[in-house]
Amino acid sequence: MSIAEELQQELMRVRREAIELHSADQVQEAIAKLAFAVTEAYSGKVPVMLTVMNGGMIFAAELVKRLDIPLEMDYLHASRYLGETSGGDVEWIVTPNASLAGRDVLIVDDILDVGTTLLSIIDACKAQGAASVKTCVLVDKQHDRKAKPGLKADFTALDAADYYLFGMGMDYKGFWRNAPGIYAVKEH
Ligand SMILES: O=P(O)(O)OC[C@H]1O[C@H](OP(=O)(O)OP(=O)(O)O)[C@H](O)[C@@H]1O
Ligand code: HPA
Repeated sequence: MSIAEELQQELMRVRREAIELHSADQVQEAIAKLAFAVTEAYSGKVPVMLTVMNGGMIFAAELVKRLDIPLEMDYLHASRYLGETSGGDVEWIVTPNASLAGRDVLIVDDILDVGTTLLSIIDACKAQGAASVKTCVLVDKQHDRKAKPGLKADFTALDAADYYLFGMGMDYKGFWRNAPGIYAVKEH
């Protein structure tokens, strides 16, 4: 069997055996609820929303169309998993284009796991002179390995148990970001 075929079979098995933690409908409902809170928090402001690529893109797209405020969209690409299921140092692949000095910055990402990625991005935004920096994630993974004890995002749509997750932007080995709910990889 060629490597590509083996990988394809693994990807199909992972999807088939996955445990659904939040259905596609539950995810959409949670995002809609979160959007009210974000809209309220930024009422009267003109924030810049920074999507963390690649994982944040699907959540950001779902969230932004429900935010009833004038906002600017930009993105950055920081990665520390690089297609693996355990993380290393944060690598900056693309920095934001917008000038963040004096701006209210909302960082949007798919998952707060250990939190190393978000902390590094917060530091970079503050170093650029952002007026305020808030974080917004689709999922907060529940465990006691956070980079700082009690670390939380300012806005969180859903919690998830301590599994390796995929779907709604989160990848398994670079694949299945397109799955519409939130799924846990079943371990063997
Ligand atoms: O809280 P942490 O433990 O730091 O992990 C969270 C980060 O890990 C994932 O990114 P990844 O490095 O996989 O890059 P990707 O978005 O391109 O998949 C995810 O999208 C978050 O940005
Ligand atoms: O559980 C996860 N799934 C996908 N990407 C991730 N990045 C950090 N944790 C995860």
